[in-house]
Amino acid sequence: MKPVKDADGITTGFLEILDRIDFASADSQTNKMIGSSEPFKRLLTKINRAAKSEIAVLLQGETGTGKELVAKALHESSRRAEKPFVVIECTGLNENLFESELFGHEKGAFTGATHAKSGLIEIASGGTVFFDEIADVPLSMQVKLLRLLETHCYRTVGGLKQRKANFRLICASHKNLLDLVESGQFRKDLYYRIAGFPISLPSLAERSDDIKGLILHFLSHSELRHKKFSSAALKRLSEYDYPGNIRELKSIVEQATLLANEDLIEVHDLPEQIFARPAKPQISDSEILSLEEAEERYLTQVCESQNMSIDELAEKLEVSTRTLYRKLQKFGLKYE
Ligand SMILES: Nc1ncnc2c1ncn2[C@@H]1O[C@H](COP(=O)(O)OP(=O)(O)OP(=O)(O)O)[C@@H](O)[C@H]1O
Repeated sequence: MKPVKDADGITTGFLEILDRIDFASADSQTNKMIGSSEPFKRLLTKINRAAKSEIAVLLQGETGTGKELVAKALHESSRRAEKPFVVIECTGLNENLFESELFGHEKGAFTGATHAKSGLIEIASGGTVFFDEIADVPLSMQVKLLRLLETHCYRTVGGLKQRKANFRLICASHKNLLDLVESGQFRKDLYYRIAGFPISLPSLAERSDDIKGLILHFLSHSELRHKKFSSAALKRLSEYDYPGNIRELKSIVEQATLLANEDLIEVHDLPEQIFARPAKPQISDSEILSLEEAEERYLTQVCESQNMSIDELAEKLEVSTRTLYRKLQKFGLKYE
């Protein structure tokens, strides 16, 4: 909301900026990104803004957070939507393979090149190229990639003619690229080329309000969609921390529907991985304390269990001894 002011600076109204978003939904819909939590909405706004531009987008987030899905959404909401969306999986591509996959090769360029082959850059012409796991591009190849991005020109392997490239660039990595720049494993100049608009994808733990909606979405798209989760099973699923993020959640839902003998999926039908990690305690609405009350409870516990000097305790709590005395007095506590 932006205030609208008149010539005297008096607010006369508010302007609300609404973004129309077609690629996501709060309720289950096929081929849409599902969610309604605040971190997810912030992500959608960024995707929507970036989609309208030609800027190079870098998607960073843990594995399974939806980077490829976001890349597709960016492409489909862009003016290149009618043109190809080409994914280049950078993991496991050695230098030679990377170059011939990307740029294509001429007949006889190397042993086994019995036909000329188009590269992915040519196939993507006019569309979007998505480099998944960009951190895995070997250093020697990073130079060639940089040249392509700077000049928009390339040569096929074994070819002489310069060809023009026309694509929009999206890259993704689950590793922190700036750390790799620091340790010399990723070129700094390439980093700034690809990170025109960096977007961090929240982990599922950061958007736990979306877990239930995602469970219902994956259930309604599974083969056994007539089954239902019991409320205890749903609660247990909400308490799990999903190191594999949305991909793991999807697989857990599919396994649970298969493991359950009955149509109601119970806690004991959930796959074992759920029980291998301690559940994070959930705080229900009725259990939320005021910060002051939380402080009082915490200080009471600390006072009962510590035997360091009051100065040491204040230092640990990162307050002055005076502040600590004041708080103890306020809550009627004694520290002996
Ligand atoms: N918001 C969402 N709503 C529904 N499904 C989602 C959402 N985000 C991700 N998914 C699903 O989760 C799975 C993992 O997503 P995706 O492959 O895009 O993750 P990724 O971050 O690219 O993973 P990786 O780093 O391992 O390549 C896919 O099946 C995808 O369809």
